[in-house]
Amino acid sequence: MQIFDYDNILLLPRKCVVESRAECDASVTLGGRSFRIPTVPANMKTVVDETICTWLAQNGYFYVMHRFDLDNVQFVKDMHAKGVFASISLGVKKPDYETVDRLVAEGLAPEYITIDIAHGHADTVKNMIACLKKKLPKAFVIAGNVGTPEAVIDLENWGADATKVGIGPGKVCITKLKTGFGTGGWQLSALKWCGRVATKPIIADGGIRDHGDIAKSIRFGASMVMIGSLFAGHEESPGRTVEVDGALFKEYYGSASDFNKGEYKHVEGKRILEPIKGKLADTLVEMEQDIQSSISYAGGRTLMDIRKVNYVTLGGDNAGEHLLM
Ligand SMILES: NC(=O)C1=CN([C@@H]2O[C@H](COP(=O)(O)OP(=O)(O)OC[C@H]3O[C@@H](n4cnc5c(N)ncnc54)[C@H](OP(=O)(O)O)[C@@H]3O)[C@@H](O)[C@H]2O)C=CC1
Ligand SMILES: Nc1nc2c(ncn2[C@@H]2O[C@H](COP(=O)(O)O)[C@@H](O)[C@H]2O)c(=O)[nH]1
Repeated sequence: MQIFDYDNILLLPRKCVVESRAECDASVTLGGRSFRIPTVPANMKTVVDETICTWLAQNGYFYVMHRFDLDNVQFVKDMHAKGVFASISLGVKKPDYETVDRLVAEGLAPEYITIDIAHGHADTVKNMIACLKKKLPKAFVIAGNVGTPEAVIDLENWGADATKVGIGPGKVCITKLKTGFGTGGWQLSALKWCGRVATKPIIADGGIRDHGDIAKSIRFGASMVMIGSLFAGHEESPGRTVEVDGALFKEYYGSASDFNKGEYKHVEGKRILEPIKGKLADTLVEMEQDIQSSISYAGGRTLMDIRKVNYVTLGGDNAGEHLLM
């Protein structure tokens, strides 16, 4: 298997078929809804809050609310009261099963549920998927995180409607250092490997450092791309604002960090400061324009045309051109 990551792949252009990048459609469909772009802010406490989730849903973007220190039932009520879809995260512990029972008892059906644990190739996830499919059958269930084709096949067979791929490539991840495991450093080829067996959408999660990495993720099999650090440092971001030598930063910490957990136990995440980079809405517009440009370089008109391009690997033993046959 060929190993590569975002910074040692470049996609090869094909003849342009549009007169303007505005003709390129960056939208994607997931769970029966169409979203303006194939990116979703990470379900982390320093990345999203209820205000941001509401704004995203009202403006045509996908969102996944985090699952820490909040009442998921109240969140679903709030989102439905505002007339937008509800997209929540769950773990696999007793309180998560109690949340499902409370949702059912109150007649609340979130449109999207993301089962979000560090090691998602697990019987605990199988059991939670079974529970959701029985008790909340209309919910679109995303399950993860995983990093191998075997795991994608299992999650799909267990009933997941989409899988989330990425173990440790995130900017605040220390999984590979603490455990020796993961897709950190080769996330893009792990995605390619998983994409070959997937029959349902894949959400690529972690490791995106530049907007061009979104097109690369789509090329190698993602339908949606989850992003933490690039979204964390905005004026509206929920992380604490910190001033260092007159410059403003937002704190961004891992969900498995002691900052999120409140204790130092099984820590696999750290805290960093992200320079504040303006308004989230402006970044999303720029992202859409960049994806439209990617589609035009791919010689296409729609997002999935990016899947048709060849690519080159830069440097290392595997360097070369890779043609689609
Ligand atoms: N994408 C990534 O690379 C990673 C993401 N995270 C994020 O951090 C958050 C917290 O994750 P997590 O600790 O799983 O959530 P939880 O603390 O809710 O744990 C979920 C369950 O899985 C068990 N568990 C966790 N890790 C493992 C493991 N390696 N092997 C076996 N069982 C395990 C836990 O038990 P117990 O604690 O008793 O072991 C618990 O029962 C999530 O949002 C997750 O997405 C965390 C690490 C990596
Ligand atoms: N190993 C860990 N991974 C984590 C933790 N908290 C979140 N995450 C993952 O990172 C991505 C975001 O990555 P980024 O490169 O875009 O910043 C997020 O969606 C999670 O999957 C953690 O504590 N440890």
